[in-house]
Amino acid sequence: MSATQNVVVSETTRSSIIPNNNSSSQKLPPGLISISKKKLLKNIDIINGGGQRINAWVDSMRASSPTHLKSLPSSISSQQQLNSWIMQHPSALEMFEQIMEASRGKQIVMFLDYDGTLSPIVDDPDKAFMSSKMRRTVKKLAKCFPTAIVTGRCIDKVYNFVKLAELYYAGSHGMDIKGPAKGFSRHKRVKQSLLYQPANDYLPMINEVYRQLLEKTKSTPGAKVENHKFCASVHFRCVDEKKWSELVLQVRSVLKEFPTLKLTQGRKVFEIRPMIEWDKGKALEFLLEALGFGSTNNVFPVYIGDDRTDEDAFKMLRDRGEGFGILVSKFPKDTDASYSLQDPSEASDGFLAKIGGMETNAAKNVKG
Ligand SMILES: O=P(O)(O)OC[C@H]1O[C@H](O[C@H]2O[C@H](CO)[C@@H](O)[C@H](O)[C@H]2O)[C@H](O)[C@@H](O)[C@@H]1O
Repeated sequence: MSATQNVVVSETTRSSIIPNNNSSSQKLPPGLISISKKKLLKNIDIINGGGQRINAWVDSMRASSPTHLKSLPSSISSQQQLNSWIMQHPSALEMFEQIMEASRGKQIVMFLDYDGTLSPIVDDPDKAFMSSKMRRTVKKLAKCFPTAIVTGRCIDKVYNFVKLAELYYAGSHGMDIKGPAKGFSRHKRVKQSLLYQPANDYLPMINEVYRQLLEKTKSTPGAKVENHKFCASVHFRCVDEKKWSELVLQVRSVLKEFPTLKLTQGRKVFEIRPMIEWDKGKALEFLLEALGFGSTNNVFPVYIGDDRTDEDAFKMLRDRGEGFGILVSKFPKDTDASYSLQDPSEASDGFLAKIGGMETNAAKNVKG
């Protein structure tokens, strides 16, 4: 089998990887996921460290909460960088009227990331509380528009923070999608609750990798491992930088036994996820379809997020040519988002409060 052929991974028997000579665009039977063999081999190579030096990993860990734009020359001052970036990604607050004008006659659907968007980034992930004010704002918003939380956390954990039953939740980076008991549908007849878990068969594997990561990293002070049901996280925010290479070795030594899991990075965190073609962008697309907006141009999705994993959703919106993404960041970053907001409080007190206060025709359509 050549390196460019595809393999098909059965969702029901993770151990069986079946070669497939056809193109990945081919429709697969339910339960089968196509992964290019090249990708699988690359993943094994990355995890084993082939060709990748530890230093490169540590550099990438440093850049996982970037404060500057890579693509601009370092001779340009930070203020100039910021000004030029703001020109390209204007404040969603300042552009509010224009944004509303663009959404006129369309159904707004709101997608909100959790950490760094609805709650400020804190050292302890278990204490990333959302303010009561933010909760009230999101509650009001959900009365006007279908509203979804899209997060790397598992649904149970994020629900404990958000505590709003009327929302859609896409946990585990979109691999666990649940709708409220009384969901919205453009087709009023099909109001039914929603559940979609494309990585269901990875559950035992994630439990096992979580157990091994916990064991392996316990000698590294500050490392924190989380089980998010269909994915896991290893935090290094509280790990001394001198220990980062040690942590990389530990994580890699566990992951080399799990070639169908991939390693990505968020803000000072490693994310360990099933190697399936699914991400926050796919979850957004799935939810739009489930709400009845699969093949209509009457929808205006707005996605607000702050980290690399949200880029898949920003890109999805760009590719669809519908709605737009808003990046929450004080610093210039490479992004597919169209607009920016400085921090969660600007999102809450400003943009979300304003949009939730709108009495648009689209809002009226949602009720009933
Ligand atoms: O998709 P998100 O809702 O943004 O979740 C991504 C990760 O968020 C959490 O980690 C981040 O926030 C923590 C609390 O502020 C912070 O300590 C950490 O450094 C950030 O990476 C969560 O704990 C992770 O598991 C999520 O994957």
